[in-house]
Amino acid sequence: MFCGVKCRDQLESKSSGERISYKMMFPVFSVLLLVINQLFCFVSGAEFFSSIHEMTKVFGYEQKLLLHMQKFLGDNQEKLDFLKARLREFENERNEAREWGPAYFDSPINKYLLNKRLTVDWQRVENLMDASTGEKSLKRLRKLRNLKIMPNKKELEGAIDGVLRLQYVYRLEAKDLARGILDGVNYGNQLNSELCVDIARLALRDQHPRLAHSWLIEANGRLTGGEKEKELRPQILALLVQAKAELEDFRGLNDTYQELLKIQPASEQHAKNYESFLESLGEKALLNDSKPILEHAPIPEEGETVGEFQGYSLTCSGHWQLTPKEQRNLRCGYVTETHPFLWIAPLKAEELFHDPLLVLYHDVIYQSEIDVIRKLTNNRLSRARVTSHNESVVSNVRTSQFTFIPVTEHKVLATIDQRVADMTNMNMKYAEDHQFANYGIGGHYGQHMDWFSQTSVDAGLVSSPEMGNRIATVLFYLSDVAQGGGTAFPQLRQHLKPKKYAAAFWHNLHASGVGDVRTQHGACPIIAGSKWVQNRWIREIDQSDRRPCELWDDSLATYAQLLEAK
Ligand SMILES: O=C(O)CCC(=O)C(=O)O
Ligand SMILES: [Fe+2]
Repeated sequence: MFCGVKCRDQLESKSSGERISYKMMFPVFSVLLLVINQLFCFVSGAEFFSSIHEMTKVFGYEQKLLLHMQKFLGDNQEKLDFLKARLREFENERNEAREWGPAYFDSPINKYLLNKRLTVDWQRVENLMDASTGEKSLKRLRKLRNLKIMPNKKELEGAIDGVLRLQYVYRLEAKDLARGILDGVNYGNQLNSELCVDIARLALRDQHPRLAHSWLIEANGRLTGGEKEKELRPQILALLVQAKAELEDFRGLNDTYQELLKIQPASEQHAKNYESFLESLGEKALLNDSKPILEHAPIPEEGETVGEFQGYSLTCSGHWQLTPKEQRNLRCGYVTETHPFLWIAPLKAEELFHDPLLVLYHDVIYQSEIDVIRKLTNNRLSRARVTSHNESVVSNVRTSQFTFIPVTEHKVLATIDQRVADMTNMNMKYAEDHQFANYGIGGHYGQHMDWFSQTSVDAGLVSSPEMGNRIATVLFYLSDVAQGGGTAFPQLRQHLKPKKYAAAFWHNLHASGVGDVRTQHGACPIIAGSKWVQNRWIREIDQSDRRPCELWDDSLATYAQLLEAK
């Protein structure tokens, strides 16, 4: 019962009605949720740049920092006001004494006044000047700043890394980013020259000379004169030299060196660099024609070799897509066969790829269930890890927060699994614990395969290896994402925009059980908003009646490959 193209439109027009019918099955549950909602509040761990949830919290803490600072200023102002008043008082008394001349001390009262001033009053002044006013506020402020959740230098670098990733993946321009424009949407925040230099420095460190160059041009254009310009200009020029050298584009570099040497004639380092620059390039060093340096490498031609991260980026940015011809045989429609219950509430399925199978199911999770999940994950998120060199490590390949929750922890999780079984026709008995993840701005998960490689299994990094490999994945979208944050399958030329209540389903393995490299995928960086997903990873064991396995290695596409493998 598949219905041809324009899937999303057709399925969408029916979605709200169907969601109501599903919800009607759980009225008591919904009321319960409302109560639970009011009993809990969200709190969780550190690493704020990897989750918007954390950012909202530290933003709230900054308000408290402001209050402590205000109190500190108020206390110190009070102290200064008091001291100023004493100063005026003492000056007046002394002026009066001066007018009288030595006769002033004929009066015992005046003698007493001077003595009192020099003993009691000045002691008070001295004590007050000595007292560290506002200590309490300072202590509180320090305590807040030292909280584990507060961002540190590493986090700051993480945030810059996120900006650079957005720029690279979505081919954004530094001049727009610096004006707060993200993929055409203006968020109205300007970056000053100093911040642009910081970003450029990190871009250079992470081997993105094109991006670094664009930030340096921006930094230069944002100089505003004065001391700051004197400090920044030589930094910009020195970094420009570095960026151009890495790009092996030496045009105009002679002028840059000359200017640098003019501003900082005492720098031996600049002089030495210039000398070796002239020596190594000879005549070419004087080339000056200025063709602009491109901020992004040109889009590769069809058939050109492309790196894996580049392929992922091109899919995220929509440059890699299926052609209309390739899409022709993809269908969408209502699935009622896998369970009698589906006659009442059919599943809305959209085929995205046939081999390997990739399907998007619409409206397969409900707001009430998402509410429960948000409560369950509360306080449990921690920075996601990846496997690298046979170790599980925190990495900027995966900047999100996640947690695993066993199905036994809440009946909603079991209900979701029943639905997954209906969707996939798979045995959910051997699925892993439910994984929930939240990505913040710039958060992403670079290209990877969900199936385990033999090296991960051998290194003992796979939980319950006796349950076999991850035969299939179901990825629920628990939120929409304002901008970015899709799931990209570079080899299938598919980009799934997160759609709340939908779930993607794909087979990770060939029928023979060999991992399918074509299922490589990744979470594209978030430009704006926050993304929540839930992973159901289904294992191979006990699925043979659901997805019969092949005895020959069907990962080998051709007969020749098959022979070679023997
Ligand atoms: O968040 C996504 O879009 C993909 C997540 C993913 O691939 C994973 O968690 O393995
Ligand atoms: Fe994945």
